[in-house]
Amino acid sequence: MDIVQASNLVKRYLVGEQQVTAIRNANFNIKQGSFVSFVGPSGSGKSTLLNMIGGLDKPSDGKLLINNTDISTLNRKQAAKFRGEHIGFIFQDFNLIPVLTVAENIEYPLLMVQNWPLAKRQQRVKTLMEAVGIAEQANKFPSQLSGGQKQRVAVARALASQAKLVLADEPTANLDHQTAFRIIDLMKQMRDDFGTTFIFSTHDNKIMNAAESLFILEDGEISEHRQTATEGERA
Ligand SMILES: Nc1ncnc2c1ncn2[C@@H]1O[C@H](COP(=O)(O)OP(=O)(O)OP(=O)(O)O)[C@@H](O)[C@H]1O
Repeated sequence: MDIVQASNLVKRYLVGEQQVTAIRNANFNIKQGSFVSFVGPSGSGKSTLLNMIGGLDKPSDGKLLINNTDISTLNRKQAAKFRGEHIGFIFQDFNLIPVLTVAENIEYPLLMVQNWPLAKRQQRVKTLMEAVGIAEQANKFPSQLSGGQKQRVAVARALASQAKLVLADEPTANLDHQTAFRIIDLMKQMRDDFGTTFIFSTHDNKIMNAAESLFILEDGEISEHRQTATEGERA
């Protein structure tokens, strides 16, 4: 099943009196459970695509179905509910809440959107902290963590509400290479364990090859859809 279906997708922005076309006529489908990357230079449209897929920004034209829902038809409140139920976000600067502990940061989306009972929340937070290897830091605050540890918390938080789809905009941009690969491997492990679809963006050639398939963006257009080597072929 395709979790993302985009046809003739267009995004234009008005900057003063000038129109900027950030995405021109993009067509692509992404299968449930896949591990894909949008790749391209700065300004090629990666964030714009991820924001539309995440229901943070509306297409100017074309059609975008997420989990068979046409998200351009949702109003703000419906879009927020849809995001809370279906989509997790990971950002390059981690976006953790500084006054909350690691455990509380992971629990936060469950409190805000899902309203789960306490025992169920605590069990879910514990499972996720163990899955991403951060259980020993449960009571620390973000300022007491390394970049890699912060991004582990962000991965756990994105998975908290059992989102079907996790979007990560340059999740490794603020990490050294070794840590970056560990985070990508962790995301892939989470995909294997939970069946979550991951879409991440990067302009880093080394990181992009960790994806199973790549959409190459050039000046707002998808110029190529490339399958990367499987783990076996690369070894
Ligand atoms: N809110 C906005 N208002 C006006 N123009 C925008 C807006 N967001 C993006 N753009 C323009 O759309 C184009 C694509 O930008 P986008 O941020 O999607 O690229 P990107 O590939 O994510 O770049 P980067 O790697 O630098 O984050 C650029 O020309 C950008 O200036």
